[in-house]
Amino acid sequence: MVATAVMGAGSWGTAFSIVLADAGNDVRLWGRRPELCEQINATRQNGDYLPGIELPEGITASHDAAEVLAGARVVVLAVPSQQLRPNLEKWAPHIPEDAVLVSLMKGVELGTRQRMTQVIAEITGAGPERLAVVTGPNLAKEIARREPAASVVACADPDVAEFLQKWCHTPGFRPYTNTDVVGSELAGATKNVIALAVGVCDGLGYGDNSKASVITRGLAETTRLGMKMGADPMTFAGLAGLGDLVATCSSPLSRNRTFGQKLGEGLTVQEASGHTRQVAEGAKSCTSIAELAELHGVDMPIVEHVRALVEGRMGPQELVAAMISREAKPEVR
Ligand SMILES: NC(=O)C1=CN([C@@H]2O[C@H](COP(=O)(O)OP(=O)(O)OC[C@H]3O[C@@H](n4cnc5c(N)ncnc54)[C@H](O)[C@@H]3O)[C@@H](O)[C@H]2O)C=CC1
Ligand SMILES: O=C(CO)COP(=O)(O)O
Repeated sequence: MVATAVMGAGSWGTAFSIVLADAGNDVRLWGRRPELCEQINATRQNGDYLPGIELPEGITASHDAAEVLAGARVVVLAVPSQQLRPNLEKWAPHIPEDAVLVSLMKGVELGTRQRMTQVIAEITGAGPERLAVVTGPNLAKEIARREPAASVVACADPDVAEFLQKWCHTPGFRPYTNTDVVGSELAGATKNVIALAVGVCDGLGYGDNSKASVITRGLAETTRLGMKMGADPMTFAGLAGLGDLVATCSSPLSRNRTFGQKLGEGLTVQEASGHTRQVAEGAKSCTSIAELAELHGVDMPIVEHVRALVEGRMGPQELVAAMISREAKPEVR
């Protein structure tokens, strides 16, 4: 049993808490709103994010970050990527100095263009042996229903990765270790942008050929960026890359795919955002990932065009026309 703090009681923080409790850990879940924490403790339900799912007794919710973090051996971070920095700055003084810090987030910070573990390292001073990522085809509702799924636990230190693998392995959740933190994080963040592009295809009424083309070329450009940034290209062929792309791009549960669908149907970004209270990370990370691509001299046409769409510089039809009419080139280079 590992004393674990999960910081963020949204869909994924709550669903992953179920995994952790099922694996036998003592889980303390931090929620931003006291009334939601009270509801979780009193009814064993998170009605705002996972209605109808009964939460195991091993999870206790609290709005008091210091209380949640006290004595934690593992701290899981599960707020929207753009909200990590201001929150972590408040939490950092309460984090035990040897705790392992696990990011569940799939985004790249606007402005700094930092991956989430880079933000965590900068604020907490944690070294690579204390920084980890859990990422893969893990739609929160399906995980919360304990439908079987696999995932990646990435940490530069293989012993820590193995410790975390045991920490979250359950009869329904099968984690694989990886030491490629850069690739695992880039794969998760970029797939949200690619899923948004696939949603645009859905919104325009296109079928499976269009979507398969976007998924495959999306994986190609993600891999190109990853290799320039020091990632292992094989990570992108695994659960964090291809696995998550397949799940997210084909699921009606994906917020990013749905957001793209709304844009494809002709809604503005404001209108599409109004349809959900939940985070669609790709709508923000498209900008930071496009900037990373530019910095590293990597061509990422799908990310670049999604950015143009989200920033209102292009409509969905124009996006498709611009993508298809790009200069023809070999598939592999
Ligand atoms: N939902 C899913 O299926 C999965 C989500 N993720 C990633 O997990 C991260 C969190 O996503 P979800 O839990 O799904 O999002 P969500 O939208 O369901 O919940 C976000 C949580 O963060 C809180 N929050 C929002 N703004 C905040 C702020 N300014 N300060 C503090 N807390 C704030 C909300 O109250 C809520 O508890 C994202 O990076 C997402 O990409 C990763 C895998 C699966
Ligand atoms: O990352 C996810 C599944 O692995 C969830 O995707 P969405 O954020 O698009 O819902």
